[in-house]
Amino acid sequence: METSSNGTVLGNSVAKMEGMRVASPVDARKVEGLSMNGGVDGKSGAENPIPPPTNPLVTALLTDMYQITMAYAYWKAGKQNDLAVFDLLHRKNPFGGEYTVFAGLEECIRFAANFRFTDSDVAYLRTILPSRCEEAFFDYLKGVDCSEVVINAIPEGSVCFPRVPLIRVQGPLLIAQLLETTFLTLVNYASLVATNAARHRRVAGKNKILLEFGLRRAQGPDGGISGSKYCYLGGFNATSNIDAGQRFGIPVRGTHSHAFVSSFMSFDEITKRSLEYNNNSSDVCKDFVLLTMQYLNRMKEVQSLQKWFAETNHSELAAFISYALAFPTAFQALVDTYDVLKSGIPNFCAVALALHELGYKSVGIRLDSGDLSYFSVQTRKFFKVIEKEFGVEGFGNMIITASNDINEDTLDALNKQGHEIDAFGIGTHLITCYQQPALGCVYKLVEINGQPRIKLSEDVAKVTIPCKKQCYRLYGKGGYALVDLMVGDDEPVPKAGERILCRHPFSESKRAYVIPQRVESLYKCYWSGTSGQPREPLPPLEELRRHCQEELAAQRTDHMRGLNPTPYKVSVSGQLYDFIHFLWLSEAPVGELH
Ligand SMILES: Nc1ncnc2c1ncn2[C@@H]1O[C@H](COP(=O)(O)OP(=O)(O)OP(=O)(O)O)[C@@H](O)[C@H]1O
Ligand SMILES: O=P(O)(O)OC[C@H]1O[C@H](OP(=O)(O)OP(=O)(O)O)[C@H](O)[C@@H]1O
Ligand SMILES: O=C(O)c1cccnc1
Ligand SMILES: [Mg+2]
Repeated sequence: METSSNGTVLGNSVAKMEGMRVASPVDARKVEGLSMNGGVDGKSGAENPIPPPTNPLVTALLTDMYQITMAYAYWKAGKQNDLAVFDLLHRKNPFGGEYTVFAGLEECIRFAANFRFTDSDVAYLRTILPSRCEEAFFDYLKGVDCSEVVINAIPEGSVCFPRVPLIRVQGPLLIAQLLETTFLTLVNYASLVATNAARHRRVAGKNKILLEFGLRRAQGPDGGISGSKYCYLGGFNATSNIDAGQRFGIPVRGTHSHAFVSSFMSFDEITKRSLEYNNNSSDVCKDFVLLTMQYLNRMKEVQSLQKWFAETNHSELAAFISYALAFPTAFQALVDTYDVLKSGIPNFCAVALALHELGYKSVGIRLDSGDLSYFSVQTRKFFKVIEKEFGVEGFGNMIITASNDINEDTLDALNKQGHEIDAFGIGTHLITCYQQPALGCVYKLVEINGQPRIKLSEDVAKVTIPCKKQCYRLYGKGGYALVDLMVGDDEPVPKAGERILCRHPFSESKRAYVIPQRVESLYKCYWSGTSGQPREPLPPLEELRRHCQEELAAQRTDHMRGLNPTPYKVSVSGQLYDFIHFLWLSEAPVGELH
């Protein structure tokens, strides 16, 4: 795996991230013997086994009780081997948007590939089912696996739309049913948080550095680790979460906290004050504290800086000097502990100027409170004055990072006001998906033994689309996707240049002829059991991220905008439309009025 410490950064941000405090990601495979970041070879067969899910809690027992009772009842009825087709789909896009980033597929395939009940699992299941359940069922359970299951799916990281199944599971009824809860838990949060990350990226703009700071606020360790993974997939540049860095090869970044600043009270605490020059010589600055104080005094004499500050907080300066002595090549300071403009910024600049004299380039500052627009603009002005007055090229362009309860709306407001922020550290709102806590993916039976099945509902949005289906994305003249089309598995593949009737699945009057310039088949086979069918490789996280960026960039902007986005069209073929409504009528009882 090739991930340099700054290798995934976008555009102009690359150089800027270079100096930030970095922990190099390592090859996750070396760390664990498992490919935690994907990239599992796609060949079927035992020579390349797919590793188990990242989270060891994801086992066959991570399911709902009713899956096991249904399994017993299917077995009693002799239906365990009926050939079932299930669709995993979402009915509504999250966050009031009109798109969803699909994530979590690799973990589902890892789960399916390793699916089995251990003897102790089966022993436990025996204790929770009624004692009259037959022993032969438990023996049967010990042998179940996904060797006869076939899983087709839209590639992970794709932009998807409601009703189009993200995953299609085909296999023996009992086993395909048993996958439901685990698949849903693996896809729902992954897709939700990846979409959230993509939305934050869209508002922030493609050249900003987005840092995921969510671990402390995440819903538990799995929320933290999987959140970091899928935020990276959705377009963040780095995480503060070291475990995620090691596991998935995500760049790791960090600054320091207020505690570090407030732990210092005076210069007396700095006992080792010398710092070597960064010029391949043996020159040493004997008293870096003194050098910094000299710069602070020189700054006070600059006319154009006098309106900004007078006396700064010396305990803060002591903290900054100590941090610079520890990390002279990557000095970055949190400047809002006492007073951003009267203390934090001038103190930072004095240290950065002293470092510059010794040949070190500082990174920048972090703001964590107050009006982030105002402070960032003032900070940039201050940096530019220093650049001019002290003749330090590049000083004006140092990185300004902002954090503090940032969300999509804050980013939007900052854009409208104007700001000078280069990097955003985002925690709570991102990782907890504060605006919408769950994505409602469902797992529905659509065919059994070749017979299409339907689930009716008073709420039309909840009526399922029956049949084993194929799904296509039809592209128009502008190169943009026009519509997603579901057709029965036995229908011909739609072709570019042909006129295709696309119908809304439930609204009779909504239909259109589409002559696509290009037709993309959405499904690929990711698991074929022991059928010998070839299967797609599970790409590394870096590739999923790239795919996601490409997909997002290829969408029409009106589907992507934050306010009142245009819904994307999802349709069915004329033949499937007729069949849905035929089945609907044949399954819905006719009422009687008295
Ligand atoms: N210019 C701005 N426009 C819109 N929102 C902003 C702007 N600057 C900051 N914010 C947001 O306003 C909120 C400020 O929150 P709050 O008033 O609780 O924090 P604070 O008092 O600045 O800092 P602290 O965390 O120390 O309490 C944060 O969510 C922040 O992201
Ligand atoms: O604001 P978020 O988007 O969640 O980003 C992460 C926050 O975590 C840190 O603060 P910490 O939790 O230590 O305390 P604070 O919020 O009181 O500063 C950091 O300084 C950010 O403010
Ligand atoms: O590195 C940081 O600045 C950081 C990390 C986690 C949470 N808040 C800030
Ligand atoms: Mg805060």
